[in-house]
Amino acid sequence: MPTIRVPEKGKPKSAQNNRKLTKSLKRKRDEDELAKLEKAVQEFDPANKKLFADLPLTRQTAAALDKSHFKELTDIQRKAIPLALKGRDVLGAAKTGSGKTLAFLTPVLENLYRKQWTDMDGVGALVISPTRELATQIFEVLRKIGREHTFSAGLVIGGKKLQDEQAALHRMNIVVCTPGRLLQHMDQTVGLNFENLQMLVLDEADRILDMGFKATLDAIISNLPRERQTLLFSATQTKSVSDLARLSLKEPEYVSVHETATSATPVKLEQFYMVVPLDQKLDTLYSFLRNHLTSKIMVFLSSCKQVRYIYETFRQLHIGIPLLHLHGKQKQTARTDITAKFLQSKNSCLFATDVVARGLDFPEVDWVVQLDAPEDTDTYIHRVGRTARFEKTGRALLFLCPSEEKGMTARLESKKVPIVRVNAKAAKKKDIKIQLQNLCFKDPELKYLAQKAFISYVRSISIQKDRDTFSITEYPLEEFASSLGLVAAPRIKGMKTVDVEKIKERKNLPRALKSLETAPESDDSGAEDKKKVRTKHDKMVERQNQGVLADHYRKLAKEDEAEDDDADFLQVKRRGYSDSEGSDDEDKEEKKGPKKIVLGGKEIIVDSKKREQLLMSKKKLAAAGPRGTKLRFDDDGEAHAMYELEDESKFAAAGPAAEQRQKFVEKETEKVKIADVDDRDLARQKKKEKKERRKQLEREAALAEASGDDDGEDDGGAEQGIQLHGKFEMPKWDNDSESEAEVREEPERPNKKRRKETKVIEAEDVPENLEDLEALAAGLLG
Ligand SMILES: Nc1ncnc2c1ncn2[C@@H]1O[C@H](COP(=O)(O)OP(=O)(O)OP(=O)(O)O)[C@@H](O)[C@H]1O
Repeated sequence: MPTIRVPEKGKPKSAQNNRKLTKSLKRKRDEDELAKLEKAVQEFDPANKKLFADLPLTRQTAAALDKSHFKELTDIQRKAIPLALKGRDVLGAAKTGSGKTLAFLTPVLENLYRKQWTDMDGVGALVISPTRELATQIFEVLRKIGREHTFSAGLVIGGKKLQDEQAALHRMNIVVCTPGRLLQHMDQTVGLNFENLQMLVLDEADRILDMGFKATLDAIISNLPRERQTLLFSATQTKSVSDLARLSLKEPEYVSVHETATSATPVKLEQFYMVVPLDQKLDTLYSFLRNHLTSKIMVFLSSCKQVRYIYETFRQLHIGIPLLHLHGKQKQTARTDITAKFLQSKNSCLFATDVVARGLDFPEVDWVVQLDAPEDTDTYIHRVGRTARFEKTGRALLFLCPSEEKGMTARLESKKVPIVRVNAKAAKKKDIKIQLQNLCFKDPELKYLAQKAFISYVRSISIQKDRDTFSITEYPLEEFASSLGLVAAPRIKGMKTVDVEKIKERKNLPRALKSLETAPESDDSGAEDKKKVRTKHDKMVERQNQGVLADHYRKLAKEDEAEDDDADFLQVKRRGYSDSEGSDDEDKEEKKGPKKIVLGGKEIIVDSKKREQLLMSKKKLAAAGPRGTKLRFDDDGEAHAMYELEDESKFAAAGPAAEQRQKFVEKETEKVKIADVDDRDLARQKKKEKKERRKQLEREAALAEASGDDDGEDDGGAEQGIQLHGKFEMPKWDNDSESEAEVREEPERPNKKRRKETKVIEAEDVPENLEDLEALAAGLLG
């Protein structure tokens, strides 16, 4: 049967034919262009090519690069882009600030375009970065140079609702992400698959490949096709064969443009170090900032707690330069906000952890100060790389404690880092110890923060890999505590040798997946596991099917994680299980070993009083005992099994089975009807009682209010009590009314739970009378 073609509405047949012809001509022209471009790429010879315009690029990419004022190629771009365009796997290494981002983003756009990638093809390229800030920055560059293309690209970094990203992910062609969030989507986003993936890019590859991200990255890789192009970039590139084997690279090209250079850091970067005793570091930093009020400065510290403490205290000392702080425990909105502020600022000081050590391209940073020594030379190189970017000048200052000097300088020298020693001018140094002690005295929260900062610092030293350079016994800890404004060093117990890599690995693993990581893999490990005390919470987070892991449980895991931060291997001595703080009892308890309870034949270690109570509860005991059988008693008090079969002869005598069934159904229906009426009556009665009870309560409350009688014992009262306590307490000791208001505005102020904790610690210390005050003042002066 011949097919009848209906002409398009309102258009003559000839016009349609013309359109079709134009379309097919256009398609033909596009195909020809693509073929020509492909040929140019394959035959491209990078020798003597200096400009982006010399590269075989699509009109779209070339135009966007031009509009963004990228004309000349940097060394790494000149060498890496042509290879990546040809589809080769590339290991790119070049100094910080030398333009590696464009070296991998340009081929991503080009290769997908040449493969005629469309929305229907799904995710074609994945760009993974170790931090959210860096991922955001990469995404911004992608938007700039990809603006003429029609690809859809997305930023997947967490910090907002998973559901918001889930819907969009299915439509994305290029995904820029952090490892944890990506894995979370792989685990929880239904229907998301990467089977079409063409390109995988790891920026700061050595960081993503190190132990910290190992489990996460391995899980990600197992979800990706083996047939793909892989690009790895970093200023401190890995050459480890085992790392590369994990990524199944195919004959990778190692492009290292600065390998033969005399220094591993940018040429225009001036690097200094200063030997400063630990207890004088804050004085020296304060003096340094006072002398550089018009500069843009980044100060690196080894932990979030230190960042917070220095930021809070220095803010109250009114140095005269805008202060900012950034660390991984802030909310994402705060992190984004602070990053944007520092990007735009002309002169300010950003206190930060290593969350901003890599990749971030803050313009015009004058100084990078490392108040705490970096964990290794690679971290040093990345930190100082935040200044002197892309042929600009910059300066870096490293603070070293006397015991760190020899080891650290030797390591830097061996890595080709040119650094010279300088001394602080004595006349310009200012002692701020008394001021800090005053601040801590006035503000219990600040004192608490100082204690945490102290512990975190000691912890950071104790986990350093290079034990010769960082030996904890070499640090004057009492003096350090005093320099933080503390009357005495917080007592630390349980310091033990720790596996640094294990800690890093755990720290970086997405919370929800930590349980998977620790779940027993073999019978042996299972046996080992049995020895541990496993709480209900442990079991919840250890569920294999993470897709059904409720948010609530994940939050619990997260809280534990946050708490464990210090407790992993260091602890402030606090009230022991025996309720006798630091007393002999506690020591005895430790010597005796932990308490054990036998339940259901199993020996369970009890680590807290609460847990003991829980375990001893009737329910637990019943659950642990042998399981009984459920019985049913008849009218004569005879016990029967729940389900008993009737004697067969009796059953046959009672009539045909169908009739019996019918009778049974009718009888049971009647029973249900009666029960239903009874139930309704009961429900009505209960509702009435409830209503009356509520009315009675309302009447009582009204009466109480009228007579001003409020004992404040309702649920809200307890919480309010803490707030009120804070309100009354703070102004009493606070001469500077502004400071409290400022403190309260901070996004990551201690939460209610923390405030409670703070008050508990501080309650003993708050002077109650003149004598107390004098004693405290004498202590401070002493
Ligand atoms: N060809 C170019 N022409 C001009 N500027 C460029 C060029 N390539 C990169 N830049 C600029 O150089 C700066 C550093 O680039 P980029 O952030 O890519 O460096 P990087 O090598 O990735 O540094 P890091 O190792 O710290 O991550 C950016 O501001 C970028 O805009």
